[in-house]
Amino acid sequence: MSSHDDAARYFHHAAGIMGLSKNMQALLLTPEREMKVQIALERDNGEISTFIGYRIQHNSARGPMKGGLRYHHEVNESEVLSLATLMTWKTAVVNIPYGGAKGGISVNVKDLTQGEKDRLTRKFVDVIHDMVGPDKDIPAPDMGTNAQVMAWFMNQYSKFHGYNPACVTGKPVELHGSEGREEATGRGVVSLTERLLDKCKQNFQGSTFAIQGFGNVGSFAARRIEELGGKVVAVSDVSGGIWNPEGLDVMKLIDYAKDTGSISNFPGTDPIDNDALLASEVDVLIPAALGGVITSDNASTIRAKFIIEAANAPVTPEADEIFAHKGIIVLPDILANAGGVTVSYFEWVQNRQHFQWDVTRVREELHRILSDSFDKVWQIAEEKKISLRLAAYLLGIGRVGRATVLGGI
Ligand SMILES: NC(=O)C1=CN([C@@H]2O[C@H](COP(=O)(O)OP(=O)(O)OC[C@H]3O[C@@H](n4cnc5c(N)ncnc54)[C@H](O)[C@@H]3O)[C@@H](O)[C@H]2O)C=CC1
Ligand SMILES: O=C(O)CCC(=O)C(=O)O
Repeated sequence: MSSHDDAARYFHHAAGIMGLSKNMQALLLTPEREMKVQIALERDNGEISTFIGYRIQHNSARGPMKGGLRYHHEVNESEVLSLATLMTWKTAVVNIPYGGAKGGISVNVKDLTQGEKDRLTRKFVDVIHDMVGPDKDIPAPDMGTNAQVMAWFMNQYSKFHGYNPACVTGKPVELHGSEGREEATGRGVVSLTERLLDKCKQNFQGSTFAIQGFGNVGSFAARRIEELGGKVVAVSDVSGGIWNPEGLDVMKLIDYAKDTGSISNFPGTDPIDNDALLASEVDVLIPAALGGVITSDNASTIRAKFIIEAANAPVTPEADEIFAHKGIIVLPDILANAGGVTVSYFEWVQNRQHFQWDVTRVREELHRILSDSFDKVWQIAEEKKISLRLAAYLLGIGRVGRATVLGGI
């Protein structure tokens, strides 16, 4: 099964419950535009390397399309399409005025110098700039990209269209980025986890957590868990994992990872591999790296009571069914990690109003939107006796469907 088949399976299941006609299902699932472009890059040593870039614009019924830009060697058309589709439902679940898109370049960022990354980003903008922009499609950071990449994106876009910070979000705060965007996805993940645990009568304080991925999302989630009294006992990154049943000192680990480039060999911990991390005996498992890491092959090894999808699509539909039977609760990506795009929306609003919010306002508005969205999804799940994932899809697809019918085609 491809990534896109997986995303489509969740959609069809929800659309079936909603009684959507086959024609409406086809209209909502078919992407509006797919771009696949060649990016030729002159390397620092004078050689030419050729990369493939994608921007897939899935749906604009509710507003300009929105979604991250991923630099990773496994980026491919099916993955980008599935991620673009998820963005459409995600922006609808949190009810922000956007559609969904996603982009990426198939490249191993570790092989690029800073200068090469800058030029690669600009060459990508050169070929897609007419199809994106503040009222069309607004990129943001995802795996392998960050605020610096967004700054290059904005600078290059502005060369064609005039100075326009709202063309991209997740920029550095010094260059029209929003306070609180960098932490937003991880913080949002934890705020939703708190709410879920509360509903399920599980104390957050003292609960144990394992986190796969210690980049933007994983590290900010870990930091917030520690602040709120949870115990992070295992984390991993691409180089492997570490474990300490007494709990990790997250702030020290963040400094260590910054200094050494990885979490490996953090003093006072035992090494574990990524399979062992996923199978840790913890209350809450947070996959915060790649998609498709929990499948029917390893689902039976999972011992956590709750799985929080901080990453996009970490659990395959087959594994999802296994968890439903075992009573393991999954908080789905289109809600769990929506804090990032929500603060991206705040950034876009601030850029358009030329007015900067302080971090307190950002955090309060984020908390309000995520709490309301959680409550709506929870209520649908209770009423219809379905999983939180299906409930979130019902909410998201319903909003996109209504906008489509009202706006016409
Ligand atoms: N950055 C954002 O605001 C948002 C990100 N997400 C999703 O969260 C996930 C992580 O994104 P970021 O933290 O931004 O990426 P990042 O590039 O900052 O960090 C990725 C982390 O995953 C680790 N990793 C990579 N391959 C791995 C593997 N095979 N096993 C274990 N760890 C591995 C890396 O070492 C790194 O620690 C992605 O699925 C992304 O789509 C979702 C919503 C918003
Ligand atoms: O912040 C954004 O606009 C998009 C974030 C993103 O790519 C995601 O939620 O998967």
